[in-house]
Amino acid sequence: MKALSEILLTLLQVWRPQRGRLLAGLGVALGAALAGLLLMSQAGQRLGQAVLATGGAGAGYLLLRFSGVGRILLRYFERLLSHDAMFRALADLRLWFYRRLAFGSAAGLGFRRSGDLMARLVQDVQTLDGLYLRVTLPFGVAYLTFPVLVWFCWQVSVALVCLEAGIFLIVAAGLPFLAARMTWKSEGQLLQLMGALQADILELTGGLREIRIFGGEKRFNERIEQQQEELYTLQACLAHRLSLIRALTAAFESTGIAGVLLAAAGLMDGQPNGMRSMTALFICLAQFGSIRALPQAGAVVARSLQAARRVVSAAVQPNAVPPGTVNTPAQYDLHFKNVTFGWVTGHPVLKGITFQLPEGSRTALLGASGAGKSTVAALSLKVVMPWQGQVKLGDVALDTIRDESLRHEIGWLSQNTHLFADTIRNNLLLGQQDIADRQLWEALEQAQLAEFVRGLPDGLETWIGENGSRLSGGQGRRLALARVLLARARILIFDEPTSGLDPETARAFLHTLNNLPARDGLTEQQPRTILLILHALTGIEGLDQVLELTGGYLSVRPCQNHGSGKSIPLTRS
Ligand SMILES: Nc1ncnc2c1ncn2[C@@H]1O[C@H](COP(=O)(O)OP(=O)(O)OP(=O)(O)O)[C@@H](O)[C@H]1O
Repeated sequence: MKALSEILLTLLQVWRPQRGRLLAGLGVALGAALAGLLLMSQAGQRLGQAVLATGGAGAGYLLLRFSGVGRILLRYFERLLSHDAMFRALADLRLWFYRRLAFGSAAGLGFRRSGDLMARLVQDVQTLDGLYLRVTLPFGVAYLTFPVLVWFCWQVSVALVCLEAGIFLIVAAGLPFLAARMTWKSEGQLLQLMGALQADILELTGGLREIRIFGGEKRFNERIEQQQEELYTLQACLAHRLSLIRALTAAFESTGIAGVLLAAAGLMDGQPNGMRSMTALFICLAQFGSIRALPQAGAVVARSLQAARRVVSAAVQPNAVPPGTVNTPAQYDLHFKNVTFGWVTGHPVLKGITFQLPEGSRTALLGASGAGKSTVAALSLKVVMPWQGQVKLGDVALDTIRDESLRHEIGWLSQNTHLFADTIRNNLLLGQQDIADRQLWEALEQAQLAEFVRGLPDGLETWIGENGSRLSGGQGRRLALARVLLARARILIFDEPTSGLDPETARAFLHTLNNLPARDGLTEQQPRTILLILHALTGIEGLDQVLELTGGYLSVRPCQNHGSGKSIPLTRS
């Protein structure tokens, strides 16, 4: 578990680009608070003059009007600036979190549920706005204006300074600390429970058909009801604790006001002292009004820090792959040299395997289910790093290559490619803007889907439904293939490309893969290297070599060369 200081430092780093705006928000909030105090001091003086029947100066009234209007305007700008700064900071945090997930270690992700990740991305990130809006701003303003309270009380008596400063410290430091301590554990449990509940509800809706068929509705409902029950119990416990804090706050606030009233009562007979004590009374009223919410902000501190811990711990994986600094080399043979790797400590999936995918070659990787074929793909894509040995592209170690550069070089069609509830065009582009229609059609042509898309009334703008539900299995796969081809990678990895397809569609899809042009038609790049991860060789043509994984070991079988015209060195590991 990460230390709190580390978590806060990470947040500060992510929010660095917004620091100007965040500080401006604090500055304006301070200005608004000072205008409020000025207004109250003027009001106190006017009232004192009225009570003591002394005349008021015209300039004083001007100040009163000026501070009244100024306070309203500054309040408005404070809200505008601080909320704008916070929304921007949260957007930065979401982007950072999303990037970390997208490029992060699959090992870490494999152990997290998507519903829980969504809760972290949406609800926990949102909770963090409290750290600035409900903690930093009110505490910052309270402490920065504390000297004003001391100064006005000082005008009355030292005893009043001691009393009011003491109460200020209790309300603005002691009680918030107590509230944070009292709610720390429960707030953490609450966020965890809400994440788990969200994950279960997502699973329930996603797997409703299976749950119905297997008669699991009752069990699932009971589980969710139990979680809800726990949630309500926790919320009730938190509410009780916060009520206690609220009661204590009210008691101390009343004591503070009673103290200043008593002091004022004793001094009312003398004119200068009467004026000063009346002003101090108004300042104390204003100051206590603005620090009243601080004890509860202690609970916000607990909630925000627990949320920050959940966000940062999911985004920063302990075994994260280094981002790398160099670009991919011109020469792009892919080498595995004595590579050992496993997903769980002490259980290697691959045991010192060695092989090479020469530029432009076509290779099939075979093995029983669970043999580690997709693990080879994960290592080639630098999603995870080997425990031992090395993976190299040309003569450059994969861990030193920049992620972005590597992703341009190696394309991957996974077993369960996700299609987005969007148009064909947007599924192909995935957010990239600088791709011309000509290139989209070229990729669709290669994936043998162009004719189908041309026949659709909306063409590239056709909406394909959630996870491509409006397409057939084969069409969905072809669309995913077109997306991979569009990336113009020089190495393509197809992981079980026909999984989930009926035999005829599978055959047609393999035919497409067999006839994939050896070079990218548009850029005339160097020839493509292809790695096909399969259970059997049926329907595959033009292979240069076949690799087979058994029990974590690899055997390499060169084939009759139909592809690149290069010789394949024989290796065994
Ligand atoms: N992200 C992950 N987290 C934890 N364990 C994993 C992860 N991915 C794979 N494994 C484990 O590693 C082993 C090899 O899995 P892998 O997916 O590489 O096998 P495979 O040969 O591709 O299997 P299949 O043909 O069924 O897809 C399995 O025991 C699997 O449970």
